[in-house]
Amino acid sequence: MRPNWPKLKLTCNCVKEPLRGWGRRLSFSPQLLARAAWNSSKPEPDSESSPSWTGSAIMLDGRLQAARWKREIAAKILFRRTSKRMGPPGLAAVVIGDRPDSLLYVRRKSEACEEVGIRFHLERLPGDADQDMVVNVLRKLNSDDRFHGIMLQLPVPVHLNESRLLGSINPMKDVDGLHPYNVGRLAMRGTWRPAFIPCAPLGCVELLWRENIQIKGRSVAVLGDSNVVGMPISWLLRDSGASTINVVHGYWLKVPEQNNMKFPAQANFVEPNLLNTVRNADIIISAIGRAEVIKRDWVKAGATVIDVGINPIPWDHHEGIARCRHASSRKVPAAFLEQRPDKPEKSDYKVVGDVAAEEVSHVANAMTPVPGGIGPMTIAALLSNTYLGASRQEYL
Ligand SMILES: Nc1nc(=O)c2c([nH]1)NC[C@@H]1CN(c3ccc(C(=O)N[C@@H](CCC(=O)O)C(=O)O)cc3)C=[N+]21
Repeated sequence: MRPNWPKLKLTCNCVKEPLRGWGRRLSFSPQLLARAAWNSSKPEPDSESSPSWTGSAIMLDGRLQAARWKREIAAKILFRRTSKRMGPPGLAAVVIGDRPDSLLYVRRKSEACEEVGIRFHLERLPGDADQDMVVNVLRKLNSDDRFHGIMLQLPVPVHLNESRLLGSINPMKDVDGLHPYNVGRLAMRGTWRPAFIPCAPLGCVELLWRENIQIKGRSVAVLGDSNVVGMPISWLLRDSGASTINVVHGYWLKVPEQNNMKFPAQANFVEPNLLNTVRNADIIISAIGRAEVIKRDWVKAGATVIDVGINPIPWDHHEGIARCRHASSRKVPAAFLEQRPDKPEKSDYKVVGDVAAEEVSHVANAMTPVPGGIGPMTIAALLSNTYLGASRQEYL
């Protein structure tokens, strides 16, 4: 279906030659008018976040940039609804079981959808649901025209085959970008591009772009090799012209004074080569899922540090960190749900990143806080992908 453009075009007839510079603005596209109307009707979003560190590193404010990004998405959705008279974009989330952290993130996503005008639908399945049951739910959502995006909340219970579940989502509705069709197209350079880029990597590069941090010609260390963050972000950085991209495999990321529960037989020291790789990087992107393991001596002076990790740790005794393991293998305490950043006494748990923010802030040039860094950008990226899926529908 072709969009029904409104007859709204102001052009300047008295000038014979093509307009230059600001003169071009005499012709307003409907999009521009919608955006201008929206932007002038709402104040600049403000962010309550302040860095918790005392060093001089600039805070890359994920909350602020996500709020701006969401405002742009909201304007596009408003234009789609008013001028093109189309329905709202739709996002369906599938959650299996009742992990408190999964339910918390899905609630954040549904709130964000409501903010920008996306129809959100939550499909909850019991923790003992079998493979066929989940595949049937995904098939049903694949053929439901109200939903332009389908998201399977990870991790799924261990008795299910995660890859096969991700593979049964329609790749054109795979807003997480984890279907092998989209992963392959992202990994491969050339004519074909993926339908969707995974949310956390997209949020990272969007934050760098919005904060005017150049990737071109920089050397980058990506810590962690996961399907969801590590590998896709290394492909995105390659496409953005990074000079060197070193992906550090999680297996070799061993940290002194930390109990390595996954690989107890391994020697407990950091490989000197690995450490030098990270020390020489202009940009460090950490997606390990272990609390505060990136210390001051891992970071080159003036580097940019992006922290994708989310680790709940006990509030009062900091030595509790040593017991924290990878997020997907850890049972998240229910008390994590009651976390209130403003009222610490309400909960026994707080969220920290992979980076020891306080000490690293004395050497880094810029870094992202946790919370308030990549988390909100991930959610905004999900909304952006959902709008993208919906906007393609009119060309099908
Ligand atoms: N298929 C799939 N897609 C995902 O995108 C996905 C997933 N599975 N599994 C789990 C992770 C985790 N995740 C987060 C998103 C936002 C915040 C976020 O907004 N965090 C806030 C704090 C939230 C709070 O504690 O209130 C912040 O960092 O400031 C956190 C975590 C998406 N995930």
